[in-house]
Amino acid sequence: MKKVKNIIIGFGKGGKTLAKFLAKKGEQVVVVEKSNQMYGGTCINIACLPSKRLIIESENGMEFSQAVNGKNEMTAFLRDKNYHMLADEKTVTVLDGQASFINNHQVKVKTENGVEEFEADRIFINTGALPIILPIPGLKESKYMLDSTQAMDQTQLPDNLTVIGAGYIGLEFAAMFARFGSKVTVLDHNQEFLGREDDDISQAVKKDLEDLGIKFELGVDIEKVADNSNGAEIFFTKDGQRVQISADRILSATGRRPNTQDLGLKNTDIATDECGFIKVNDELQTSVDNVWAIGDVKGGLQFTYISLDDFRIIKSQLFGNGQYKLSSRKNIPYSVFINPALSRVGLNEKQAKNQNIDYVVKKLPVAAIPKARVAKDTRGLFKALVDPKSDQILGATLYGIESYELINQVSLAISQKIPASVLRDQIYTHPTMSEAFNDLFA
Ligand SMILES: Cc1cc2nc3c(=O)[nH]c(=O)nc-3n(C[C@H](O)[C@H](O)[C@H](O)COP(=O)(O)OP(=O)(O)OC[C@H]3O[C@@H](n4cnc5c(N)ncnc54)[C@H](O)[C@@H]3O)c2cc1C
Ligand SMILES: NC(=O)c1ccc[n+]([C@@H]2O[C@H](COP(=O)([O-])OP(=O)(O)OC[C@H]3O[C@@H](n4cnc5c(N)ncnc54)[C@H](O)[C@@H]3O)[C@@H](O)[C@H]2O)c1
Repeated sequence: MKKVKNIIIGFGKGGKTLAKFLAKKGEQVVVVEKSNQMYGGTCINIACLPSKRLIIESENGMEFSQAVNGKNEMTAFLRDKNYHMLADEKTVTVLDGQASFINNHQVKVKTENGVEEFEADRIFINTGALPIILPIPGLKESKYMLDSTQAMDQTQLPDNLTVIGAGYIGLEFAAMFARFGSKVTVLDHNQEFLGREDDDISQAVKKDLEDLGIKFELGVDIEKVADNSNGAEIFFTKDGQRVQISADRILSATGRRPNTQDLGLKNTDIATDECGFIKVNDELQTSVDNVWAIGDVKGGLQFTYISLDDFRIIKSQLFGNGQYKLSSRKNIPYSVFINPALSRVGLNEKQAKNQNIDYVVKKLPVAAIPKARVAKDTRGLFKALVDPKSDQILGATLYGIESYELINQVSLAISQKIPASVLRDQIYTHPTMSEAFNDLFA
């Protein structure tokens, strides 16, 4: 049994950033990663970056298989860069293997050459999440079913793609495959499309996606999937009617579950919630002393920037003044990378009404923004909620081109308590989408 100062299980965003930070402090770190195709974690290899690369190529009109090849080159480059970022540090060991707990403070790693055992002062669990495949009869068994990783590795573009799930992955992939040329149908059991967004926003998004050729079947109950010789039949009920559709590929995009099944948590006192996510306190400590959980595996919002922010919490606890905690984190922005992108931070009207919060709503159609004319894409709507007494921005929903950049400005304004009038009166370069704030906050 080797004694080490720090073990990080999983090469995810928060974990790798922590490993680099600890290395700079001269601390010994063992980073265990079970796949040599996953150095750098989910985001760079099979999630954010490859999907956004393919989305951009679909918008550029590139042929699908060429786009997949380019994406693979990019991920190989990033994987290598990430590996060396840690492995080249004197005090870091990147160990290829599957880690599991022997007990609360000991971990074994199954490698190609056998099993190595470690006892660590600190253990950080950063093992991420895996796709949920619903227990729909025939779905798991279907040879035409893909998860998001497999969908990005197809050599041939599907002719007919059925997407199960109208969430982040479902919508981003539906739009991407539709642009590459697939005929796309999206099924969701929720009747409401983008139910947490304001109705004017969700309707505008749905219309634009329908204009791309995507068909939505909402409020469906999927009964079964049955393979035939060249595809699958999907059977569902909608409004009491039985419906059957055909697809040559099915993308399953119904959420992600914690990646803990091989972690040996049963050998420890690490508590999990009813969905298996590792329970943590405000400082990201698990129910066992000196064991922390970072990123998707601990539940809550599943974004790369949340995993990175988890690192900041741990840094604050171990090396700072301890003041930065989970509860310090407020108003997390997000972007759905459809085209145009949908981005939001803070409250929307639905939430402000529900919470009885006084607000004025500011609206600007994207068609009123000169840059949108220049870019030949005038679709969308910008909305912001402002507190009429304090002039503080309560939230913004930006549906339009470049909103994934703009939302970070609004997010900064909210977190730094910069009033709406400052964004209204700011000098912006021209022609840009940012100058829309001159009018939006007027
Ligand atoms: C298709 C898709 C698109 C996405 N797009 C975005 C986006 O645009 N923006 C965004 O912010 N988020 C996006 N996300 C979410 C984002 O990818 C995740 O929130 C983020 O990658 C989670 O990182 P993490 O730090 O939790 O760990 P991960 O990066 O998931 O790392 C976990 C690592 O642990 C390894 N591992 C697991 N178990 C073991 C074990 N027992 N032993 C050793 N190693 C192990 C895994 O192989 C993996 O490399 C997307 C997700 C998907 C699926
Ligand atoms: N742009 C981004 O930041 C981005 C992009 C992709 C993924 N992600 C992250 O990845 C996570 C996983 O994405 P996701 O799209 O798989 O999950 P999601 O939770 O966003 O969406 C899941 C969808 O599946 C639907 N669903 C659930 N059960 C169903 C059933 N029985 N029949 C039909 N539909 C059903 C839900 O109604 C929901 O619309 C997200 O939570 C997100 O944090 C982020």
